[in-house]
Amino acid sequence: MKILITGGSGYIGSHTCVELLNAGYEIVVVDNFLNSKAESMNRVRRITGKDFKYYEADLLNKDALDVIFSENNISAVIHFAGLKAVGESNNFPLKYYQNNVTGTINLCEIMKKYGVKKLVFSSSATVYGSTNQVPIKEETILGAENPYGRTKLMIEEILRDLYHSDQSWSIALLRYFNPIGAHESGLIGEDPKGIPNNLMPYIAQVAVGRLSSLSVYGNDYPTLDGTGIRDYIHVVDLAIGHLRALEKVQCIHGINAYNLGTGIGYSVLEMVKAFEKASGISIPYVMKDRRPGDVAICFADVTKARIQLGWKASRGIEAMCRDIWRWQKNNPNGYNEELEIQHSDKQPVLTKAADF
Ligand SMILES: O=c1ccn([C@@H]2O[C@H](COP(=O)(O)OP(=O)(O)O[C@H]3O[C@H](CO)[C@@H](O)[C@H](O)[C@H]3O)[C@@H](O)[C@H]2O)c(=O)[nH]1
Repeated sequence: MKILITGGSGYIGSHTCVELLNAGYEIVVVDNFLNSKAESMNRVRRITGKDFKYYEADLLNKDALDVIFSENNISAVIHFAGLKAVGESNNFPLKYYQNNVTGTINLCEIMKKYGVKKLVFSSSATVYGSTNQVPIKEETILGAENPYGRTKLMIEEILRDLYHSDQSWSIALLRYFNPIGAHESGLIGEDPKGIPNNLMPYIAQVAVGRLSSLSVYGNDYPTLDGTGIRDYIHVVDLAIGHLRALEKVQCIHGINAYNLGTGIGYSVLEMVKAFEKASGISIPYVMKDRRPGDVAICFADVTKARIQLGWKASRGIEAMCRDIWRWQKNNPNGYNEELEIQHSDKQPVLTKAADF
């Protein structure tokens, strides 16, 4: 019996593949490699010493999904595949609804056809919108504020309807807070396309010389140092959360949402300092206006995941920053070998992924 991982070549997907293989699961990956590189699959093999099959296919292609299910004895699915850039989703809403929502409906239809009714879905804290009640509990009223967030919310609702129509489904909705970090091997990590939107990949690219300085969006929030507070979670802890959720859906029917975070918030400037300490590199930054749509403070109440999944994040910000830096230093241009130097005043540390 195999676990199908959609979007398994991406940032969180690839780390989850490692944890599943290390735990003895057999896996099959499907990915369209739109936002990821097949090289991550080679790296997963290298880290684990285990082989697995992957398919290059899109969830919009139902026939391809049918082939994957017919060729593999799949018992459960972890569903990561989807578009995830908030800004892009404002410009291309139809693309987001089609990819994320239709892709998920196709997947569920094929799962139903093959009698596979165990699903772990990659949701996001974005479904809480701009709530200012922290820590955020799963029961908080939901309301996403951009097309990307609404796709996650719609999918959660579609899956709830699916469960209510057939209570033999088992579904876990995992609401991620701010995943950062990388596998401690330095072989896999986050490899954003273009200029990063998120804080930590941006900082890492400043450190490696690809970007010149960080813009800190807002220093007038009602926080200790005026900068925004988020719940950063190490991607390996997050990946392990998927294993616990998979165990849960394998033993009970139902649909449940879980926050996956640490329950601790850090400000932008605290993250800059922690990264500087871990890397020994100073990060130049400039204060800018608030970024539209950002909330001041966001962190999770993680009690439900602790009690019901027996899961708790164990890696702190030192480990998160150390691991991001190891990945970025050894892979200055992510999985690409060619390095685009955007600022000639800094030189990249390496031009190729390092061998370990
Ligand atoms: O160049 C940057 C980027 C970010 N920030 C700040 O850093 C914090 C974290 O920002 P970011 O890393 O972009 O994460 P979020 O805005 O919290 O968004 C993440 O978390 C959301 C809710 O969980 C998800 O919807 C998003 O997809 C995911 O990127 C915020 O205070 C930002 O204002 C900066 O100051 N400069």
